[in-house]
Amino acid sequence: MTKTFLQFGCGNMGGAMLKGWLAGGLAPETFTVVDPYLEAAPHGVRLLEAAPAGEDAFDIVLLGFKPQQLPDAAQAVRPFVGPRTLLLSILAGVDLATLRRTFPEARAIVRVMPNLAAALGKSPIALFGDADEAARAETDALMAPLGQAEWLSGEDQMDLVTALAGSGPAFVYRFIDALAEGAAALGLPRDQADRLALSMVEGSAMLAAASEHSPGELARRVASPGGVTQVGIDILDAERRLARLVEDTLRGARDRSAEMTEQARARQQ
Ligand SMILES: NC(=O)C1=CN([C@@H]2O[C@H](COP(=O)(O)OP(=O)(O)OC[C@H]3O[C@@H](n4cnc5c(N)ncnc54)[C@H](O)[C@@H]3O)[C@@H](O)[C@H]2O)C=CC1
Ligand SMILES: O=C(O)[C@@H]1CCC=N1
Repeated sequence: MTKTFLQFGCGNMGGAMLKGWLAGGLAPETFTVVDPYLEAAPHGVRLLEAAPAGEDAFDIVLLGFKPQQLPDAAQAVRPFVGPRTLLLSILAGVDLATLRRTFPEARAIVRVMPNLAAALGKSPIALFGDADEAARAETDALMAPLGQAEWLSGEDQMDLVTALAGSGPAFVYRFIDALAEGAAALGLPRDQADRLALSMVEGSAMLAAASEHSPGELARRVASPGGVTQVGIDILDAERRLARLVEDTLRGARDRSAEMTEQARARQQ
């Protein structure tokens, strides 16, 4: 039987997931999107400004708005979450206990932490929830068109995974930008530096994904002893500069996620 799918909030992240699902062959007619500010939805998807009146619970409900919008949105979402509903939440920094308190009727609740590459089926997807085996299998099947899903062994890992998998693309984009900016500062035309930096990162990531070797080993293979690359690597590694910068970046983002979790808990009391 075809599952009915109700998505509250279809901005950057929710939109990327919807795109991934449709590209993966899910039928657009099974999706209803509720988003008061979205002007158009993909062809065949039902778009509503407000929750549909007089309709019953859906099979799958996705929370795709901002975490701070949960208290206001909860009332509109609740009628569609019943004992047959698998509730998926992409809200960063809203924990399972808060979601369960807000939606006690749900059959299962799963926190999903994807990134924007879900639109291309290339997102890492961290999962954590109170799903039984059947709901886990259903979630796995739903995530398959979006990328590589992994269940976390504890919810305490979700803040860090939000920083790594969810925020990660922003950090990589900043690195690409910094490569181009550096090359431009050293003499390349900026537009050419942008193109070269981006295609270099795209090819490197694809190669690493296809390789049997770790990224660390691949770096070693690029660097000829006494050659060009090693000088650059030594600068990145001096006093663990790159490692410390990245660790600090992840720690800061992780801690903000933990802080948001506390705030969301307090709001839902
Ligand atoms: N942007 C990203 O890369 C990622 C975002 N997330 C999470 O995804 C969620 C959405 O983030 P973005 O897509 O970046 O934000 P966004 O601002 O692009 O999208 C939010 C959407 O929710 C809609 N909305 C607002 N109030 C609503 C309501 N009451 N009912 C239904 N829809 C409503 C807005 O019109 C908007 O289209 C957040 O909870 C965020 O933590 C998670 C992983 C990555
Ligand atoms: O910045 C944020 O809060 C969300 C969570 C991960 C990516 N965007």
